[in-house]
Amino acid sequence: MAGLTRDPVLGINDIKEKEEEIKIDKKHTDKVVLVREEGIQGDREMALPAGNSIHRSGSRPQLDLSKAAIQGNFEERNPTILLPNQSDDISHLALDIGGSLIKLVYFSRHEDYSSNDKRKKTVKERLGISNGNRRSYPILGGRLHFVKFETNKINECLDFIYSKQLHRAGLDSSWLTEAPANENAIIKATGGGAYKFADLFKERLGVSLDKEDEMNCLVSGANFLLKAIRHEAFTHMEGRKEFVQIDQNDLFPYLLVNIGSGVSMIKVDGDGKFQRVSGTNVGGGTYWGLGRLLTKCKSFDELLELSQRGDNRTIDMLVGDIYGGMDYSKIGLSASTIASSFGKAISEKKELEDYRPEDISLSLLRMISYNIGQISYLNALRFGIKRIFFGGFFIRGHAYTMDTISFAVHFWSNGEAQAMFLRHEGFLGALGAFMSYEKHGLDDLMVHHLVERFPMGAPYTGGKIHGPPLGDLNEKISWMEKFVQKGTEIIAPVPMAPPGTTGLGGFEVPSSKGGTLRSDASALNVGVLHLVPTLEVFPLLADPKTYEPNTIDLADHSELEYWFTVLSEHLPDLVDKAVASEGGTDDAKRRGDAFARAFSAHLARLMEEPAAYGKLGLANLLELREECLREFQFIDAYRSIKQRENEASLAVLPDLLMELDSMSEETRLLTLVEGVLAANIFDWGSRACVDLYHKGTIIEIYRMSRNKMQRPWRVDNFDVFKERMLGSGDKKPFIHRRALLFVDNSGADIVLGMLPLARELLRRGTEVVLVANSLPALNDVTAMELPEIVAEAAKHCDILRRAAEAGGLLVDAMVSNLDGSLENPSSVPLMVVENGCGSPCIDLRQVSSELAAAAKEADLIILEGMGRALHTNFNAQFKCDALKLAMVKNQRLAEKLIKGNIYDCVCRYEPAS
Ligand SMILES: Nc1ncnc2c1ncn2[C@@H]1O[C@H](COP(=O)(O)OP(=O)(O)O)[C@@H](O)[C@H]1O
Ligand SMILES: CC(C)(COP(=O)(O)O)[C@@H](O)C(=O)NCCC(=O)O
Ligand SMILES: [Mn+2]
Repeated sequence: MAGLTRDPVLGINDIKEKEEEIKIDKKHTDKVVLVREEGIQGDREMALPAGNSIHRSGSRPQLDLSKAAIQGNFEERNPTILLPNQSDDISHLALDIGGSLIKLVYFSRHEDYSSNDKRKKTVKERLGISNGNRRSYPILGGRLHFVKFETNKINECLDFIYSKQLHRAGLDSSWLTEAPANENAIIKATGGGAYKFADLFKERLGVSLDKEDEMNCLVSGANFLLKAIRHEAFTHMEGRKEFVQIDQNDLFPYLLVNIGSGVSMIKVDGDGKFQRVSGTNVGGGTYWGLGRLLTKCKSFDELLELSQRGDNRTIDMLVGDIYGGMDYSKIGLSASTIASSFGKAISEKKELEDYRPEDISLSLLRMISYNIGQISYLNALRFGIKRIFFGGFFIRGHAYTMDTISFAVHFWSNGEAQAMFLRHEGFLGALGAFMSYEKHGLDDLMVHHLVERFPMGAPYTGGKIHGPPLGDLNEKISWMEKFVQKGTEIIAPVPMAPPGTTGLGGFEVPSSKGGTLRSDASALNVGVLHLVPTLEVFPLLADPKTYEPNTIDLADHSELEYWFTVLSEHLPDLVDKAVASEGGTDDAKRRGDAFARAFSAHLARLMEEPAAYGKLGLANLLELREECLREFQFIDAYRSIKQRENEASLAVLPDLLMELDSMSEETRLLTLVEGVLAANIFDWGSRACVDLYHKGTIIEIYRMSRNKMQRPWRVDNFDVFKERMLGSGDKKPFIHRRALLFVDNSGADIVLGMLPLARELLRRGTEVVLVANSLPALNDVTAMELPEIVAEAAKHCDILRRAAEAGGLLVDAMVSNLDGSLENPSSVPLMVVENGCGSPCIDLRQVSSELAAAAKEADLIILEGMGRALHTNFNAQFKCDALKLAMVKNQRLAEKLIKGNIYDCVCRYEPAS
């Protein structure tokens, strides 16, 4: 620490600027190596730069390959591992070729980035993570994409398959390259078109279609979705969408009503146990076919859009029309009830041209939806079934259609039966066909293995707006520039539509049906499903079933508006940082612009329909922002800021440690907790804090923050924590076996806050595991960055050095102590594990396997920061002792959560529950 005088770090008033004048906001020009992300449709990825072991798949990282199957002896020390992505017999495409639409489900694999990361290897050894599961074949790691085309535009579909080389499925990873077409390639297909177009597929793509039973596929697709996707099913009544948590153990029986061109009603009793109990020929094809004839519409969407401006009373015969404006109350029919769909057309001397196409479309839509709702109910009644799931593309995520069906089911069953809809409504058959491939292992996937992402432009649907498939980022950016306006006025792929596209439902006249219909792509509301078999549920959650990560409920509209404004306002600054992190080149600026368009488009879309991407919490929004940055290849927007802050903080760490060491144990514990809270002020995601950073150096702000620390904090359980740690009276001090420290920000936060606390625990004989992000998010420290920070800190501290050595963090272990004596290896270890996230928040239902393994021995967890301890997990209950530490850096959150003010602190201690 050349040039440093021994000034205390804590509570100093006369600050000497020993550490260079490092202003935090200094611009920088560091170049970061780019990692190619998934293009809009592009699945190809470039290899990571050497030494970077974390797979950046544009999603949660493919953390490691630990679920690869071991070939041969499980007990062997270095067994041969069959990598999930190396199987040759994995197929990638399945089709459902229906009367109206072709549905594709295809799978793209992750490249194999086997880990050479020493930290990972050591941590695995230390934590005893085995390298295999006992399956005969591995679960796939990769992504599932959902795409549809109109059947009468089958050539577009064939072009799409060809352009993405999906017909070469079944080959090894060379399927992305120019490998010769596989003459024997077989693609699973269901739906009538699997027969009708078999020759065409053979001729054009050289592939054979392997036909799968349609009902079988529908059922296995539905069962998979209902079991594996958390927010798949929802109710839709009077414009309100509500996700339903399906209990896997209480799923059957249910009635599956698939409304495609025609309608199938299937009683489902289990996996592969079903019976087609009914159906009707009056379905989606009827609406579209009859509607086209009667209105001259050119597309299904146009027809549906017309219905939104329609008034069916001009064409339907109502009870009131028959009863002279009166209700027929004796049998429960109001005057506005439809007595006879299209009934008015018989009594008047009008021709087709005399009716508004809008009214015809609405009348037809209601006729068909009610009819299906009613027949469904009757079949549910027949078999005593309470739950009816509706699928098929007739529904098209259309609020009014869903309301109408729900109303019919509710009305006829007197509220006994419930209509539910599926987000992947039209893809059941295609997904089922995909499932019918052997050895994909997909049916073994669980909710926690799946992460859904919404990259811009996904899914590809063909057609006018979207153009040809976008192969690379450049094409994607051009497309964004062309179609997605900046700001909130977005025309594609998430066009704005006035809210309230639904009406009263039921037999009443809809009050408001809105204007424009959302474009096809966005209305699908399905993203890309990332299959990450290595994710696990955090084992220390007291009750994973009731665990809800989000603290802030964005179903509250004012809350939603507030956070949307915060994120929108933060956007220009974030773009500046992101562009600077990539050297400020023209390319970076262009990507920055595209990112801003994309993220604004997401915000606008969600503002209008918060549940569009599934249940929405603040954590999802913050994660979406990070994902969106990665989509435009901004790998680490705060990279140089983090470096600067780390350096400045490391420079004063020795002084801080000396001061701490001169304190009594009790004072030290308090000072350490206080230090964590004070240093948590370094948060580049908080507008208030960023404003503050312009006012001083890191150390000045740190000292100011420390000086302001005053107990009691707004939430202050420190005394209970202290008693647990140090004992009191006849209570003995409790020495935890292993502590998991969920760390937050880089710089002072980790170096002057969490590391000294870790050191204290180590000193007491508690093993410490630092749990950090797998991918960058804001200025959060990542697991990959931590070993270097620890190594720097360890240069000045014996406790940290020995513990880091014991934990395998110091790769080139020092041979002697600071004082020159021989190494004393008897320290408890300090380890680092990645958490499986690339977000400022953490959903503990989906964490890395190494974190899950580390948790098994842990009896204390410390969650730090607003994202991890307040926005998420504030109310989480754990099986072990838990300490939640954060400074609240947002006024509204402070008021709402702790009835306090900005910069108030939370020290919430909860003993094992
Ligand atoms: N873009 C579209 N083009 C044609 N039909 C559509 C479109 N979007 C939704 N639909 C509706 O979806 C129905 C087809 O649903 P789907 O589940 O794909 O059945 P199928 O397998 O019989 O084609 C059509 O009959 C129509 O009512
Ligand atoms: C993104 C964050 C959760 C990160 O906070 P941290 O976890 O680092 O304490 C936080 O900065 C935040 O909620 N920011 C948005 C609100 C604001 O600008 O005040
Ligand atoms: Mn943070």
